[in-house]
Amino acid sequence: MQDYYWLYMTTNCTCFCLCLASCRELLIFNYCTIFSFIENRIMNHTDIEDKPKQSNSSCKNQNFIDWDEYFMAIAFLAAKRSKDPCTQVGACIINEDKKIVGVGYNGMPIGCNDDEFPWSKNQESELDNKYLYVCHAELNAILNKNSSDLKNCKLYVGLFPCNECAKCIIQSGIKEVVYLSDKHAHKNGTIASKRMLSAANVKYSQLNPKNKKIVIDFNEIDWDSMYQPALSPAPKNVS
Ligand SMILES: Nc1ccn([C@H]2C[C@H](O)[C@@H](COP(=O)(O)O)O2)c(=O)n1
Repeated sequence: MQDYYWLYMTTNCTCFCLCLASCRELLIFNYCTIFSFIENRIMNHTDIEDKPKQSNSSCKNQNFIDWDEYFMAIAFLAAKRSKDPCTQVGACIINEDKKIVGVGYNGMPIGCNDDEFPWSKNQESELDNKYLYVCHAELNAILNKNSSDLKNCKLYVGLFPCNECAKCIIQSGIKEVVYLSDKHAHKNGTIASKRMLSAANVKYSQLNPKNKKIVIDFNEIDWDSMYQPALSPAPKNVS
């Protein structure tokens, strides 16, 4: 009789524990689902809003960058070409169809060897000062344009344009400037620049990108498949 009692008790306890465990798992599962749903909503907030109502959105890559981030990233990539040891700036100009029409970075003018011209800024000799020689990223992007003009174009740049660049921006017909850093906001050059841009109705705004970091990873490519010899065309059946 006692044996039956113990068997009965142990079976009951085991069942109870199993029930508790599966309830807990269910709860954990539900929490995970809810959290990943919320995370998804936050991460893809704008994409969700941008999505056409009837698209088969489950097939679409949700991890794409938006236009502003894309053009600013191109400006940043261009900056990587700069030889300035202190500050590398890039600029990217797009037209009204979101086509890139000019890219540039700060550097020495053509023909002025960047191994010979000075990159320092605090030399005793005033002539050995980079500021006298360097072309700013915005100026280079404007001069590198591949379209007949820059009317109504938009310029993306890492640092707010100086007063000299503001003049070029205005004269070129660019109508909007998107910048990332305004670290020289307190300087007269920047104050004058803003004064001129506003007077000339050139809009300017600071970009606050969703993605603080965009990584370009050449390893994303399948290198093995790169080196496979191209298949030669199948021979035609000649009768
Ligand atoms: N909007 C700007 C601002 C600056 N630059 C260039 C000019 C110099 O090469 C460098 C600034 O040097 P730093 O004073 O930081 O030693 O950045 C530009 O291209 N565009």
